Amino acid sequence: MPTNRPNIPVLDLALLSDETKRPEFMALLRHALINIGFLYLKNSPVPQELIGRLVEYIPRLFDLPQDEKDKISMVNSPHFYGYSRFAEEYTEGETDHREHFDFATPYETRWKPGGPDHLGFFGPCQWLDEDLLPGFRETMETYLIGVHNAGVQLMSLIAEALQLPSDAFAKFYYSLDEIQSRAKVIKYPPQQESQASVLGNTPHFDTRFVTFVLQLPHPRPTLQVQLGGEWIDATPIPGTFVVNFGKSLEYVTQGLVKATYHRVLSPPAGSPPRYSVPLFQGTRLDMYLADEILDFPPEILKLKDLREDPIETNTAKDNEFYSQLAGDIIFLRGIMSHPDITEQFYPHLFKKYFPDGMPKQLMRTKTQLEGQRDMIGT
Ligand SMILES: O=C(O)CCC(=O)C(=O)O
Ligand SMILES: [Fe+2]
Repeated sequence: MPTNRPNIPVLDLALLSDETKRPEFMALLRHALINIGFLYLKNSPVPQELIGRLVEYIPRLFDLPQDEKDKISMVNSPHFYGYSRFAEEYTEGETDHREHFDFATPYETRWKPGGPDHLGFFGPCQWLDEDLLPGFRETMETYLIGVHNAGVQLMSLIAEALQLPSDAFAKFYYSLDEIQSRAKVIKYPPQQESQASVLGNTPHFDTRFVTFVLQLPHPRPTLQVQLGGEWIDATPIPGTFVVNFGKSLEYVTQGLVKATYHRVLSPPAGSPPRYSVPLFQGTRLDMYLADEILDFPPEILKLKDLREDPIETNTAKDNEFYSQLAGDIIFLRGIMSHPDITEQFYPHLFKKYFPDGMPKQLMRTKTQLEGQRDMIGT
């Protein structure tokens, strides 16, 4: 049956090798940016062979003995990197039903006593013993750098699609010596037979500019995107990334680029676990986005008023949040997702953002973490 349901466009970078196809590519990219907020990216510069190697490692990473995974628990890391057991993370005040490792591009922390707290959110990540999964670290680091760079390249295409100079976004980026991109390697276990339907990841907007999600093959779509008042499946398409845009990009583009609300369902009972790797691209921390709002030709800007699915943007709440220093915006999201890590490493911020103490949902986790901390003697 034909439907008018919006769909997530597939952008094929191979089209760009033929100059005559460029306008078609740019028109579709513009539509994805303004009306959808999500796209599939095909033929990205990240080699399929590298992605294949990473995909092979992922189930083995989660199948490691629990005590080996716990050795790199996030509870050890002031930079919020490492392993989180099932249901230890928090999105929009709800517990997520997923287990994950947070890794990032190689980086030395720039935090110094007395310096801005947000610099503490960036630093080296924790890696497993090389013998447990030989080659994994090298593969993951190459992947992280490759996807970050693919994202930077995409930004110049985005600029072109919005009729800006191709370097219009360069001011938000430094080289990877100075900024860090982080990714989560996630396992969403299937839900129990008797359980009411649960969410693997609570509905949310991403905070930064761009997210690149690698979805491993799964028989059921579980990532869903809210469009036209409905939840639309972002069914995995082999050989593509799902790319979506965050609130910071929406903010600096005057609401022209759409950040779209999305969620992940727990895989149905009886199906295999679902794995994914979202990478949240790093941008500069030492700037105020409010001072960097981009200007567009009027005929481009008016396209946002023609969208069928209007967005709430530039609300007082958004404005207040995004008028902070870029580094604080990102760090604050980390704080809200991991109050337990915040309490441990940034007690003054815990007091400020959780004046009523540890959220109830996390009490169980906290007890677990304390046991763990005793075990590893920190
Ligand atoms: O696992 C996914 O497919 C997406 C997860 C996500 O949206 C997020 O972690 O921000
Ligand atoms: Fe997300």
